[in-house]
Amino acid sequence: MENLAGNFFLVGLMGAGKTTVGRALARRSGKTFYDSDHEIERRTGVKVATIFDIEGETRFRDRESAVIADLVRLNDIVLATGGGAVLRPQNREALRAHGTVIYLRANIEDLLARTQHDKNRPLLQTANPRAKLESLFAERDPLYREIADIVVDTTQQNVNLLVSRLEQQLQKRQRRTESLS
Ligand SMILES: Nc1ncnc2c1ncn2[C@@H]1O[C@H](COP(=O)(O)OP(=O)(O)O)[C@@H](O)[C@H]1O
Ligand SMILES: O=C(O)C1=C[C@@H](OP(=O)(O)O)[C@@H](O)[C@H](O)C1
Ligand SMILES: [Mg+2]
Repeated sequence: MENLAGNFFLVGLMGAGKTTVGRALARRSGKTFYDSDHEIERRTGVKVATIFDIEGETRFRDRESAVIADLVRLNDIVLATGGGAVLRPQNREALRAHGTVIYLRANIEDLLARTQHDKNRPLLQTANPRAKLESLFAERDPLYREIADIVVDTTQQNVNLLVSRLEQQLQKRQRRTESLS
């Protein structure tokens, strides 16, 4: 297996599989895995939902931006970001400048099914999580696309197959870049 060079950053809505696919991609490519939510939880000692409760979303976004600014400076990492990481222009710039950005997509049905039992996503603790996901999609899809080098549809895709295919795609991309330089 040829080595994949550089950093890989996963973006997309809640339930797209950023954490799951990111961890698997890191394992397969021998890179170090980070997740911006886990890093925030490590630094604060509390869960994401607790930060939203006590400090509110804006302060969570401040913490998220600080974590992203630190992590993008590392080498040979896979970073799963939180779904809202693309909201701030400084985060989009940091991600675009320091690695290959992979946008994981899925339809709303799959996103709903994958997030419905998890209480650690405060934005979905609402009477109508489907409507919330739809409005987040409308707001964020252009932002994910703005910085994406690769867009991957994860709807009804088995995680292992998805990661193998993604790895092949990244290798192809790398070969193309190498042949141009
Ligand atoms: N391609 C997939 N097919 C089926 N289930 C998936 C897929 N990707 C992720 N999941 C499941 O969906 C849930 C949310 O995934 P997660 O990686 O936490 O998403 P994100 O970090 O993008 O919010 C997890 O239970 C995970 O096992
Ligand atoms: O979409 C969002 O704004 C959020 C997504 C979550 O991460 P995942 O996308 O990994 O679920 C987490 O950062 C927080 O609950 C806010
Ligand atoms: Mg996640």
